[in-house]
Amino acid sequence: MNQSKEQRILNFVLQNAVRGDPCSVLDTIDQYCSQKEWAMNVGNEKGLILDKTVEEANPSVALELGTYCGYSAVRIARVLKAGAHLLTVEFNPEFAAIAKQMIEFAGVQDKVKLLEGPSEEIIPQLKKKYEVDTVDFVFLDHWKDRYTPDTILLQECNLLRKGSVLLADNVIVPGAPEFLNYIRNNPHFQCTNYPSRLEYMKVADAMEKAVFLG
Ligand SMILES: CNc1ncnc2c1ncn2[C@@H]1O[C@H](/C=C/CNC(=O)c2cc(-c3ccc(F)cc3)cc(O)c2O)[C@@H](O)[C@H]1O
Ligand SMILES: [Mg+2]
Repeated sequence: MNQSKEQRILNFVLQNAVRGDPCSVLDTIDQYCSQKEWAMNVGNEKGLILDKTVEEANPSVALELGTYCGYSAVRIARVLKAGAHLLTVEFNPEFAAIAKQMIEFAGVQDKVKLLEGPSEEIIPQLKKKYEVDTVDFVFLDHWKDRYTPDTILLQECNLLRKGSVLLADNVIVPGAPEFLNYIRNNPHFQCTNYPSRLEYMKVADAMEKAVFLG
Protein backbone atom coordinates (compact mmCIF):
# COMPACT_ATOMS: atom_id res chain seq x y z
CA MET A 1 0.00 0.00 0.00
CA ASN A 2 1.73 3.19 -1.03
CA GLN A 3 2.44 5.87 1.57
CA SER A 4 0.26 8.89 2.28
CA LYS A 5 1.57 12.43 1.69
CA GLU A 6 1.54 12.94 5.47
CA GLN A 7 3.69 9.83 5.97
CA ARG A 8 6.12 11.15 3.33
CA ILE A 9 6.35 14.47 5.17
CA LEU A 10 7.08 12.69 8.47
CA ASN A 11 9.70 10.44 6.86
CA PHE A 12 11.42 13.47 5.31
CA VAL A 13 11.58 15.07 8.77
CA LEU A 14 12.87 11.90 10.45
CA GLN A 15 15.62 11.66 7.83
CA ASN A 16 16.56 15.33 7.47
CA ALA A 17 15.70 17.31 10.61
CA VAL A 18 17.65 17.45 13.88
CA ARG A 19 16.01 15.40 16.64
CA GLY A 20 15.03 17.59 19.60
CA ASP A 21 15.27 20.80 17.56
CA PRO A 22 11.75 22.20 16.90
CA CYS A 23 13.01 24.91 14.53
CA SER A 24 14.76 22.36 12.34
CA VAL A 25 11.54 20.30 12.22
CA LEU A 26 9.53 23.35 11.11
CA ASP A 27 12.15 24.36 8.52
CA THR A 28 12.28 20.80 7.17
CA ILE A 29 8.49 20.55 6.79
CA ASP A 30 8.43 23.97 5.10
CA GLN A 31 11.25 22.87 2.75
CA TYR A 32 9.42 19.67 1.79
CA CYS A 33 6.02 21.32 1.34
CA SER A 34 7.35 24.25 -0.70
CA GLN A 35 9.61 22.14 -2.93
CA LYS A 36 7.96 18.72 -3.21
CA GLU A 37 4.33 18.41 -2.06
CA TRP A 38 2.04 21.20 -0.88
CA ALA A 39 0.33 20.50 2.45
CA MET A 40 -1.98 22.51 4.69
CA ASN A 41 0.50 23.42 7.44
CA VAL A 42 0.17 27.03 8.60
CA GLY A 43 3.65 27.61 7.15
CA ASN A 44 6.37 30.11 7.96
CA GLU A 45 4.72 33.38 6.93
CA LYS A 46 1.45 32.93 8.86
CA GLY A 47 3.59 30.99 11.37
CA LEU A 48 5.32 34.23 12.34
CA ILE A 49 1.91 35.80 13.09
CA LEU A 50 1.06 32.71 15.15
CA ASP A 51 4.37 33.01 17.05
CA LYS A 52 3.81 36.69 17.87
CA THR A 53 0.18 36.12 18.93
CA VAL A 54 1.16 33.23 21.24
CA GLU A 55 4.08 35.19 22.73
CA GLU A 56 1.79 38.18 23.36
CA ALA A 57 -0.90 35.98 24.94
CA ASN A 58 1.75 34.14 26.97
CA PRO A 59 -0.71 31.30 27.70
CA SER A 60 -0.49 28.75 30.52
CA VAL A 61 -3.08 26.60 28.70
CA ALA A 62 -3.29 26.67 24.90
CA LEU A 63 -5.77 24.72 22.74
CA GLU A 64 -5.43 23.82 19.05
CA LEU A 65 -8.29 22.48 16.94
CA GLY A 66 -6.99 20.46 13.99
CA THR A 67 -3.50 19.04 14.64
CA TYR A 68 -2.96 17.56 11.15
CA CYS A 69 0.78 16.65 10.99
CA GLY A 70 1.70 18.60 14.11
CA TYR A 71 3.46 21.56 12.44
CA SER A 72 1.58 24.24 14.40
CA ALA A 73 1.62 22.15 17.58
CA VAL A 74 5.45 22.15 17.40
CA ARG A 75 5.38 25.84 16.44
CA ILE A 76 3.20 26.78 19.45
CA ALA A 77 4.90 24.45 21.96
CA ARG A 78 8.36 25.82 21.17
CA VAL A 79 7.35 29.31 22.37
CA LEU A 80 5.37 28.31 25.50
CA LYS A 81 6.75 29.41 28.87
CA ALA A 82 7.97 26.82 31.41
CA GLY A 83 5.06 24.86 32.88
CA ALA A 84 2.63 25.89 30.14
CA HIS A 85 1.05 23.29 27.88
CA LEU A 86 -0.81 22.83 24.61
CA LEU A 87 -3.84 20.58 24.14
CA THR A 88 -4.22 19.72 20.46
CA VAL A 89 -7.29 17.97 19.01
CA GLU A 90 -7.29 15.67 15.96
CA PHE A 91 -9.95 13.17 14.94
CA ASN A 92 -8.19 11.45 12.02
CA PRO A 93 -6.25 8.52 13.55
CA GLU A 94 -3.64 8.47 10.77
CA PHE A 95 -2.91 12.18 11.15
CA ALA A 96 -2.89 11.84 14.96
CA ALA A 97 -0.28 9.06 14.76
CA ILE A 98 1.89 11.14 12.43
CA ALA A 99 1.55 14.25 14.58
CA LYS A 100 2.49 12.28 17.71
CA GLN A 101 5.75 11.16 16.07
CA MET A 102 6.41 14.69 14.75
CA ILE A 103 5.90 16.21 18.22
CA GLU A 104 8.14 13.60 19.87
CA PHE A 105 10.89 13.98 17.26
CA ALA A 106 10.84 17.75 17.85
CA GLY A 107 11.27 17.11 21.58
CA VAL A 108 8.22 19.12 22.70
CA GLN A 109 6.14 16.13 23.88
CA ASP A 110 6.30 17.30 27.53
CA LYS A 111 4.46 20.47 26.58
CA VAL A 112 1.88 18.91 24.24
CA LYS A 113 -1.10 16.67 24.94
CA LEU A 114 -2.64 15.27 21.74
CA LEU A 115 -6.34 14.50 22.23
CA GLU A 116 -7.67 12.12 19.58
CA GLY A 117 -11.32 12.70 18.72
CA PRO A 118 -13.76 15.26 17.37
CA SER A 119 -13.52 18.76 18.86
CA GLU A 120 -17.27 18.84 19.48
CA GLU A 121 -16.88 15.84 21.82
CA ILE A 122 -13.56 16.84 23.41
CA ILE A 123 -14.32 20.49 24.20
CA PRO A 124 -17.13 19.53 26.65
CA GLN A 125 -14.71 17.12 28.37
CA LEU A 126 -11.87 19.61 28.89
CA LYS A 127 -12.90 20.76 32.38
CA LYS A 128 -13.68 17.42 34.02
CA LYS A 129 -11.62 14.87 32.10
CA TYR A 130 -8.62 17.05 31.21
CA GLU A 131 -8.63 19.25 34.32
CA VAL A 132 -8.76 22.50 32.40
CA ASP A 133 -10.15 25.59 34.11
CA THR A 134 -10.06 28.07 31.21
CA VAL A 135 -7.99 28.25 28.02
CA ASP A 136 -5.80 31.33 27.48
CA PHE A 137 -5.20 30.80 23.74
CA VAL A 138 -7.04 28.87 21.00
CA PHE A 139 -5.71 28.22 17.47
CA LEU A 140 -8.55 27.32 15.09
CA ASP A 141 -7.27 25.46 12.02
CA HIS A 142 -9.70 22.57 11.54
CA TRP A 143 -12.69 22.36 9.15
CA LYS A 144 -13.57 25.99 8.42
CA ASP A 145 -17.32 25.52 8.92
CA ARG A 146 -16.60 24.31 12.46
CA TYR A 147 -14.92 27.51 13.67
CA THR A 148 -18.21 29.12 14.70
CA PRO A 149 -19.91 26.15 16.39
CA ASP A 150 -16.74 25.36 18.34
CA THR A 151 -16.31 29.00 19.41
CA ILE A 152 -19.90 28.93 20.68
CA LEU A 153 -19.24 25.60 22.41
CA LEU A 154 -16.13 27.00 24.15
CA GLN A 155 -18.30 29.81 25.56
CA GLU A 156 -21.10 27.46 26.57
CA CYS A 157 -18.56 25.30 28.43
CA ASN A 158 -17.19 28.39 30.24
CA LEU A 159 -13.72 27.69 28.86
CA LEU A 160 -12.95 31.31 27.90
CA ARG A 161 -11.96 33.99 30.39
CA LYS A 162 -11.63 37.78 29.99
CA GLY A 163 -8.61 38.18 27.70
CA SER A 164 -8.62 34.68 26.16
CA VAL A 165 -7.21 34.95 22.63
CA LEU A 166 -8.61 33.08 19.62
CA LEU A 167 -6.57 32.97 16.41
CA ALA A 168 -8.20 31.55 13.27
CA ASP A 169 -6.27 30.45 10.19
CA ASN A 170 -7.53 30.71 6.58
CA VAL A 171 -10.19 33.38 6.90
CA ILE A 172 -9.64 34.21 3.20
CA VAL A 173 -8.55 30.87 1.69
CA PRO A 174 -10.33 28.48 1.94
CA GLY A 175 -12.26 31.15 3.89
CA ALA A 176 -14.46 31.16 6.96
CA PRO A 177 -17.09 33.78 6.00
CA GLU A 178 -19.72 32.94 8.54
CA PHE A 179 -17.11 32.76 11.32
CA LEU A 180 -15.93 36.28 10.37
CA ASN A 181 -19.53 37.47 10.34
CA TYR A 182 -20.22 35.85 13.71
CA ILE A 183 -17.09 37.00 15.52
CA ARG A 184 -16.88 40.53 14.10
CA ASN A 185 -20.51 41.27 15.03
CA ASN A 186 -20.21 39.76 18.49
CA PRO A 187 -19.80 42.45 21.21
CA HIS A 188 -17.98 39.93 23.44
CA PHE A 189 -14.99 39.77 21.08
CA GLN A 190 -12.46 42.39 19.94
CA CYS A 191 -11.22 41.37 16.46
CA THR A 192 -8.05 42.09 14.49
CA ASN A 193 -7.31 40.90 10.95
CA TYR A 194 -3.76 39.92 9.90
CA PRO A 195 -3.34 39.80 6.11
CA SER A 196 -0.76 37.29 4.95
CA ARG A 197 -0.37 34.63 2.26
CA LEU A 198 -1.49 31.05 1.88
CA GLU A 199 1.20 28.64 2.99
CA TYR A 200 3.83 27.95 0.29
CA MET A 201 1.83 29.95 -2.33
CA LYS A 202 1.66 33.49 -3.74
CA VAL A 203 -2.04 33.65 -2.84
CA ALA A 204 -3.55 36.08 -0.32
CA ASP A 205 -4.82 34.65 2.94
CA ALA A 206 -5.36 36.11 6.43
CA MET A 207 -5.64 35.21 10.09
CA GLU A 208 -8.24 36.69 12.45
CA LYS A 209 -7.50 37.34 16.12
CA ALA A 210 -10.45 37.63 18.50
CA VAL A 211 -9.95 38.56 22.17
CA PHE A 212 -12.77 37.49 24.49
CA LEU A 213 -13.97 40.47 26.55
CA GLY A 214 -15.91 38.44 29.13
C1 LIG B 1 -14.82 19.12 13.35
N1 LIG B 1 -14.04 18.60 14.43
C2 LIG B 1 -12.76 18.19 14.30
N2 LIG B 1 -12.18 17.63 15.39
C3 LIG B 1 -10.91 17.20 15.32
N3 LIG B 1 -10.13 17.29 14.21
C4 LIG B 1 -10.69 17.85 13.12
C5 LIG B 1 -12.02 18.33 13.11
N4 LIG B 1 -12.26 18.85 11.88
C6 LIG B 1 -11.14 18.68 11.14
N5 LIG B 1 -10.19 18.09 11.88
C7 LIG B 1 -8.82 17.79 11.48
O1 LIG B 1 -8.21 19.07 11.27
C8 LIG B 1 -7.50 19.08 10.01
C9 LIG B 1 -8.30 19.83 9.01
C10 LIG B 1 -7.92 21.02 8.60
C11 LIG B 1 -8.75 21.76 7.60
N6 LIG B 1 -7.88 22.74 6.96
C12 LIG B 1 -8.08 23.06 5.70
O2 LIG B 1 -9.02 22.59 5.05
C13 LIG B 1 -7.11 23.97 5.08
C14 LIG B 1 -7.14 24.08 3.68
C15 LIG B 1 -6.24 24.91 3.02
C16 LIG B 1 -6.29 25.00 1.56
C17 LIG B 1 -6.06 26.21 0.93
C18 LIG B 1 -6.12 26.31 -0.47
C19 LIG B 1 -6.38 25.18 -1.22
F1 LIG B 1 -6.42 25.27 -2.57
C20 LIG B 1 -6.60 23.96 -0.59
C21 LIG B 1 -6.57 23.87 0.78
C22 LIG B 1 -5.27 25.63 3.75
C23 LIG B 1 -5.25 25.51 5.15
O3 LIG B 1 -4.34 26.21 5.89
C24 LIG B 1 -6.17 24.71 5.82
O4 LIG B 1 -6.12 24.66 7.18
C25 LIG B 1 -7.36 17.62 9.63
O5 LIG B 1 -6.24 17.07 10.27
C26 LIG B 1 -8.67 17.03 10.18
O6 LIG B 1 -8.56 15.64 10.41
MG1 LIG C 1 -4.87 26.27 7.94
